[in-house]
Amino acid sequence: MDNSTLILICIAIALIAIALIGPVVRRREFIASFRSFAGPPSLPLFGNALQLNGSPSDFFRLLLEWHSKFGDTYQLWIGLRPFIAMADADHIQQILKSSVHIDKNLEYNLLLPFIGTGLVTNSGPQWFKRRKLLTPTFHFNILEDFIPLIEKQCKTLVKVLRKELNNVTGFDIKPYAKLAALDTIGITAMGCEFNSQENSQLEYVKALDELTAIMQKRFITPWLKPNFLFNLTSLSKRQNACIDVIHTFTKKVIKDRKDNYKLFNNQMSDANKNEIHHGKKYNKALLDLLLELSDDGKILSDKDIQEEVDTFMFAGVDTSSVTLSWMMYVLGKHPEAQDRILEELDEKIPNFGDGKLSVQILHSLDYLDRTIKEVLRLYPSVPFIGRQIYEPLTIGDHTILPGTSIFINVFALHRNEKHFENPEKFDPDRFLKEKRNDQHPFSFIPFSAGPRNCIGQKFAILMIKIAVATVLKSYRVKSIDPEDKLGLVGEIVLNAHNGINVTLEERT
Ligand code: HEM
Repeated sequence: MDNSTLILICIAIALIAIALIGPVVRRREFIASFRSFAGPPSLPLFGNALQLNGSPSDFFRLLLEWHSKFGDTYQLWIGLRPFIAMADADHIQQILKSSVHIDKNLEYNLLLPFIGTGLVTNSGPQWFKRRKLLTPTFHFNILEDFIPLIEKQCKTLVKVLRKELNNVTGFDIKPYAKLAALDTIGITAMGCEFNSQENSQLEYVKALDELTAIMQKRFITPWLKPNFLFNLTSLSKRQNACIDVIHTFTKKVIKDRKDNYKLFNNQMSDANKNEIHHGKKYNKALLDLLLELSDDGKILSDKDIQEEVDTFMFAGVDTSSVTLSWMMYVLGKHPEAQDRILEELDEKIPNFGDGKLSVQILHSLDYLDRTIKEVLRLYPSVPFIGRQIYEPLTIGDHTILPGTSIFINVFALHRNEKHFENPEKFDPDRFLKEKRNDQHPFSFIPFSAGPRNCIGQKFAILMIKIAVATVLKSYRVKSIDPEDKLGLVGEIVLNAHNGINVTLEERT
């Protein structure tokens, strides 16, 4: 071997060594910085996955226990993926307020086959543009028109609940709340009357129900998360079949709505546009507003619109329905709060139910408002919020490096003694205006906070107010189980494995 060959071989070996050493050094730096946070002991390759592999309720409990043991901010590994769990308002503020750390973590990729790049899953400049475009669609003036539609669905809820009046052992309120939310968001977002509360056989409704159940299961089952494993299961085939039904339906609704809306616009003079159409008021759905914004496909394509409509259904139905269910659970434990809500209704809206509700009048229901907040504090419908870190971030003495997933434990934050005195106690007066000023602005985040907060929050609060008031006017609610018997599960929404069981009594 001559000298030049030897030199070439040495250079090649040096380059390979440098190429290998770089990532190893970086990985060591990453692990050293990551381990500066306390956390449960973990195994190579598995991390903490085996400890978390119990039942979904055990998983939820263990994450909370680790907060008590390792502090408000701790580290854990799920397989090779590093997570920082957070329940401290200062640290959470640094994430949620930032305009840099706005990207969702990899768990949200599970939603992509269903909602594509709708607002929940979108990222970067495209998300920013879309968010700016869509924000006005949730303006109060638009929500005002939704009120009669919401009232109608709430009256149906009262009607279908009637059959449970003699059920003295109790029944799970969640399925009822789910269909009520589905019908309400169906009519307001898509302009579709599903009537699922009275006839739950519609293919779309069944597909949406099954799909959300599959996604919830995948969310809490670590081995179902990688696509290559999930695709081997029968769940994957079911998921594809459900998505097919949902997308076919949404596409058809968009097409019909587009045709109808064009026809309507051509037929009506400007002055009459919001008035009578074939004997009925043409209620604009969120979909119509998206069609208006689309400028015939120049700004939003049909696919963009479909993704956003699917996103509204995904983001709105389960969240609103579990919120209503948790409201009933908590009120069922606190008859005095039910009485106070009714007194407030009698005082502020003596003719409740006569079709004269308005955003302003609903806004004046202070006690109901505080009760909703307190229920969302105790049982946040979205118990976890995730972010992926792509830029280094300094938190106290620690640096969080790119590649880390942030896991905001909203449930633990809302019950953190540092932020709420006597946190397990139900006390709507914590949210009195004069007390709110003493609270940390990021200690109560049921709708998240900062630039990626919930775009539908005003709409959701409106729906919950009308639903709770309508149900309480007819029925007295009692809940059956203490919290430790519920089997709390942190799926995409906060669920109760054993049901949210209540009884109803007619109010005389
Ligand atoms: C009580 C009911 C609701 C709760 C508790 C809730 C909660 C949340 C939370 C916590 C987020 C942030 C999620 C994250 O960053 O991972 C979010 C985002 C979102 N929500 Fe809601 N939500 C509710 C109802 C609704 C409704 C009714 C709609 C629409 C019809 C809606 C549409 C959205 C959308 C589109 C986003 C994504 C916003 C963005 O990233 O720009 N939500 N919601």
